[in-house]
Formats: sequence, structure tokens, C-alpha cells
Amino acid sequence: EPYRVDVVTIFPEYLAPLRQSLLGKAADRGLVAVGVHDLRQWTDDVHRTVDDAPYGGGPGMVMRPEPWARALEAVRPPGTRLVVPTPAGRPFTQAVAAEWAAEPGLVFACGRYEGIDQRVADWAASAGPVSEVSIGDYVLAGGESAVLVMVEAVTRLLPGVVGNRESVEFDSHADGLLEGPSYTRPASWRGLDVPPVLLSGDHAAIARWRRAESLRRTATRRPDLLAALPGDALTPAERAV
Ligand SMILES: Nc1cc(-c2cccs2)n[nH]1
Repeated sequence: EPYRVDVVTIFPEYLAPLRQSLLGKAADRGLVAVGVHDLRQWTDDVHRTVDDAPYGGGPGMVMRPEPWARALEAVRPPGTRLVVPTPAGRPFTQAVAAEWAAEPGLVFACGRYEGIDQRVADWAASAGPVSEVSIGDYVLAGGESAVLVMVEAVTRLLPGVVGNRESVEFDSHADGLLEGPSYTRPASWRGLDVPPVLLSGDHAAIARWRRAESLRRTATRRPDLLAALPGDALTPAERAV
């Protein structure tokens, strides 16, 4: 029973990468099943209209509800989470990705920046969970790029998709901290040397050094993550720094 991902969009060709590389292998191995659906298939006028002017005025266009309801009724298995990318959404985080990876699958509704008629999300809630999520505080022209991001973040957490399980468990953000620097050969490169501890073979010292680098980088680049850590995440010694 592969993890099922369905995407409804007016730019189906934009989602072609979902069949490539990391996801491609996973799809070939039956771990993930991807369906991409053109919203216009569910329009009923000769011009295949999907959007209209916003009630209350304002710039841009809003996507009409009826084509969306028909598409979702056709595509969304009962109980499956509907994900709606939007700059006005709750943050999509590694923790959210892990939660969704534990479910049977996802349906994504790709809207335009001005949005989809709100009644679609309200109506869809009767057939399963609905998550309006943001992948960051910047504005895209449409949800398609956000879907590519979220599908990659979620499917790489599925068992068997990423070869080396450890590399997933030691991701940045997995322990709430940023990953520190990585190095490989040569030991000395253009006058720059790899930190000697990494060549020492002293695995306890290496683990300590890596933890310290991770904390330092998190404090420097993402103090917000540090503040959000649970009370027992840092040892008293680490908190004192
Ligand atoms: N995080 C985020 C999502 C979006 C859009 C989703 C749909 C249209 S624009 N912009 N930024």
C-alpha cells in the first residue's frame, strides 16, 4: 500500500519533477504513488473558467469553489488530509512533515496567490482534515512550488525512501537544532584545514564537538529555535553558554 500523493493544479506540467530522482525511485519501488490532476477537467464552461473577481473588491482573482469541490470529490480518498499551501497558513515544519508521513497519504490543492474561495476549505473539512500551511514568509505566484517542497520533505521520511536511515534521523531540525558543518577529503584544502578533532578517531570528543557546533550555529543563525527548545533539551552546562 504505497503512500498516496494527489495534486490538483491548473499547471500540471509544473509538477512533472514529482516523477524524477528521489521520488522517482521511490515511485518505481511502489513506496509512493503520485497523481497530478488538471483542475480544468472539472469546469463546465467552454472557457474552462477557474477564477473570478473577489467579492468586496480588491486586486487579483479568486478561484471559484465549484470546480474545486468536483475535483476533490473525484480525487480525495475519504479521510485523507487536504493540504492547501498559502502564505496565510500555519508553518510547515519538519515536525509537521513527520506527522503527515505517518498518514496514508495527502491531497494537495494548488491555488493562486489571491487564494481559493474560503468555502472550499470549510466544505472540505467534512470529508477529512484540512491543513492550510505556509512554507515560509515570502509570497509565491502559486502553490505548485510549495507542493514540490512539501512532497519532498514528507516522502523522504517514509520508510525505505532514503537509503541511509541515519541521515534522516540526524537531519537538521530533527533534534530541534541546526546541523553543524560537514567536511570530507582532502584534510587540507587551499590552505583550509578540517577541524583536527574530526580526524582524531575519538568518537566521544567528535560527538561533543558536533553538538557544540550545532548549538553555536543554532544560537547564531536561529535564536528562535533555541528559545523554542523543551526545557530538558540542553544540559545545564550547555544552557550556561
Ligand atoms: N509560503 C507560501 C505559500 C505561497 C502560496 C501558495 C499559493 C499561492 S502563493 N506563497 N508563500
